[in-house]
Amino acid sequence: MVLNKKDLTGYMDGDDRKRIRNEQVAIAYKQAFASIFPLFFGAFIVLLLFYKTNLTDFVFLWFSVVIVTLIWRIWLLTDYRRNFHRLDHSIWERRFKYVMYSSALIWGSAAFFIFQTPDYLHHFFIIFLLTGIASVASGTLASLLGVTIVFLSFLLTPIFIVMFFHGEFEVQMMGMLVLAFYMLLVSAAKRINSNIMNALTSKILHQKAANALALSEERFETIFKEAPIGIFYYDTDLIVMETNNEMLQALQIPRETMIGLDLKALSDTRLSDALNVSVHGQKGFYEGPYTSTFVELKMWVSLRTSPIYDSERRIIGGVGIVSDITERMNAEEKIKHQAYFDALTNIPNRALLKDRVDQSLAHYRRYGSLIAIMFLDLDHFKSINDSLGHYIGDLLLIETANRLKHICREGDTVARLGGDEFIILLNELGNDPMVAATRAETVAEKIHEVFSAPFDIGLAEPISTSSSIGIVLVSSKDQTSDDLLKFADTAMYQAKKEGRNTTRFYQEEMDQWIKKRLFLENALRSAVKNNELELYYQPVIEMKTKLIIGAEALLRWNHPELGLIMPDEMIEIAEESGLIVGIGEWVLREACTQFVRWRAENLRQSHIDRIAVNVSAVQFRQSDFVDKVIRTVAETGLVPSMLELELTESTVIDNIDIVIDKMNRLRHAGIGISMDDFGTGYSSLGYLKKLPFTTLKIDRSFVRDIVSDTDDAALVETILSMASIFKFDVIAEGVETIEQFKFLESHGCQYFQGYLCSKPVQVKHFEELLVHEIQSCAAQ
Ligand SMILES: Nc1nc2c(ncn2[C@@H]2O[C@@H]3COP(=O)(O)O[C@H]4[C@@H](O)[C@H](n5cnc6c(=O)[nH]c(N)nc65)O[C@@H]4COP(=O)(O)O[C@H]3[C@H]2O)c(=O)[nH]1
Repeated sequence: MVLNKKDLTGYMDGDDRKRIRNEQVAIAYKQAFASIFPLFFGAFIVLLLFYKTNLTDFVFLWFSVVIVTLIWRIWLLTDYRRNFHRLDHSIWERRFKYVMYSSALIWGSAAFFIFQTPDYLHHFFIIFLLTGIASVASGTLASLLGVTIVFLSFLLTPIFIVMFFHGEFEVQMMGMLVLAFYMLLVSAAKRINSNIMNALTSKILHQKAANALALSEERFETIFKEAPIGIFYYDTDLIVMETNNEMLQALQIPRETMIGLDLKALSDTRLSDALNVSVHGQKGFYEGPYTSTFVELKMWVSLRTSPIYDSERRIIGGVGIVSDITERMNAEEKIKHQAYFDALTNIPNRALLKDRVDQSLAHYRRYGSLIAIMFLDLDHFKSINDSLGHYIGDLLLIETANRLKHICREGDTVARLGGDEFIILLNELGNDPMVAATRAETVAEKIHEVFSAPFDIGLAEPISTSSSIGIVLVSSKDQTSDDLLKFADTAMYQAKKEGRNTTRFYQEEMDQWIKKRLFLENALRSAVKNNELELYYQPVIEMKTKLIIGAEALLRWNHPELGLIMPDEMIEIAEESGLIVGIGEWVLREACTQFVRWRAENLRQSHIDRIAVNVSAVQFRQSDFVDKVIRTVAETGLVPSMLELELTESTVIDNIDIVIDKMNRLRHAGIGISMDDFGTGYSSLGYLKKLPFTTLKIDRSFVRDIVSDTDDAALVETILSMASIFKFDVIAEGVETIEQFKFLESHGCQYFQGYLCSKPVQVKHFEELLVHEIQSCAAQ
């Protein structure tokens, strides 16, 4: 595309125009030097020619003025040469005009000599001299067109006028010729000026473009060098031509190694495709691991490549942009890991397990290869966690995961669902269900065996625990991972129910049992409203007097269809569903009311002064529990000291500070607190000291074999002596025989409950016990 002047000037700004004017002035000054000597010479000839004419004085004067203007000109030109940068171009231009216009006027005035002498030679010389000066000036001054035109006008107008008004036709014609010559010179000056302007404009624009290019190159260089991303160029043979510092730093290699490096020779060929496609005109991309050929370096990189073209669109190589994404990838890996692995034990979590079970099921559906799911739950984990702290609980879970991993084969999966629940997915158990079940059972046996060794997790005493395992074997192609997990859970639940440290295989009937649980939960929701709940009371006997001194309220549920339902069957369901809170409130109010009524009726020979009510951990954890108890006691009119709340060890061991506060507030209100089932948990002397109990209840499991088992006997003796030190009342539970009674009595036990005297009975029956002599039931 060819640009004309108009196009070019469109690219210019005020500064550019100023620079051009500067250049114009500079050209004019420069050219003006050259004509000094010819002018002086011309003026001297004029002086010589007219010296001996009648114009001598006039010529001398004229010559002197010419010399003065020439000196002025020399002085101005020299001054400009030295000081041009000190003043603005417009000042130099003005000064230049003054000199030139004066010079033109002086020289132009020479025209008045022409016809003062009759000598044609003189006439001819003057015409020749002036037109000569004019033609030289039209060239030398052309950079300043205005100055040129004025100069020519001042120079030639006088001679034209003189000749035109001379009178002789030939002279007039010559005058016209001078006019024509003037016009010719003006037009020549215009052309020259236009050429000069074009040249100057092009020069300025070229300089501008060159500056812009230099700037852009500098910027590009800076970006290239300082970019926080690795950049390198290579030719079509994949030889590295240039690279930036970031690249060298990322790859940890010196510049000398990188420049000239043959990328085809890299030992890690995973980048090859991305590099190669670029030199074939396509963009390349690689994201993944990279191992350095030169140093010990493994990293994750993201590489983008593009072809590089020359001005004729021929590919001359490629550019690669590399970023080190190791940190990002590590973070992503970590997030992925967190999503699929259990943070505590670092074994697969529920999500990954489900994925693996789904895969195994797909394999089973295709090839019939059986799989089994084992659901494992640690026995008594909650008590361990509560009594020894979460840190120890965590260590136990980690060690459990380790032991399980050691038992299982590589293709199997050990996962943690949460809490103390672990799942083992056994794969490739063969196609025969009997063989598969035997294999699964063998693994379960191994687990029980491995768990029989105590867990040494840095405590003074290693922890002993066991596990309950539920196993389900896939039996239908329709079964899903959720089904299998549910069935294994059910089987585990059954194992737990049937005595812990056992294994149960899932059977259809278990489903019935789960359904029954659900049914009971629903029925329990309306039990209070439908008056289906009832309290039974079991007497508490003083050993010394053998009199009934109190009662323990025990819950019964009279279900319209299922008949009498015992606490063991419903308390757990009530706790898990949260229904225990409402039920517990009902029990407390009912027991208090009943007890106040008995006291008011003043039944014959009755010495009862305490009513014991069981409190579930869920109920006790309610923040308004204490307030509710105090309010219920006040509303029913019970003397607070007659109420004894029965808490189990596991209830009090969690969040000990809050528990102590609640217990203190109850004690402050005068309410007694007994520790139920004492000896079954992990109570330590430390706890006993801290917690404001009034009574200890020895669990019936210790009382049962007290006479035959020396260990149990020793334990009960210890509890009794400890209780006397701490000044607790002690109630032995589950006393069924006179031997048990005697043992306890002889070792200082104060109170007991048990079938020896009475089972828990309905209100009426209890009243009979109080009224009749039966209250001294242990007298035999
Ligand atoms: N073999 C035998 N058993 C005896 C003997 N004497 C008493 N028992 C039974 O031992 C249990 C004593 O209650 P617990 O230890 O508080 O244990 C209670 C208590 O923890 C809980 N429970 C009962 N009622 C309530 C209640 O209203 N609220 C709460 N939260 N739990 C309750 O249910 C557990 C079981 O209650 P029950 O089935 O009534 O069983 C009662 C009672 O029937 C005996 O000589 N031999």
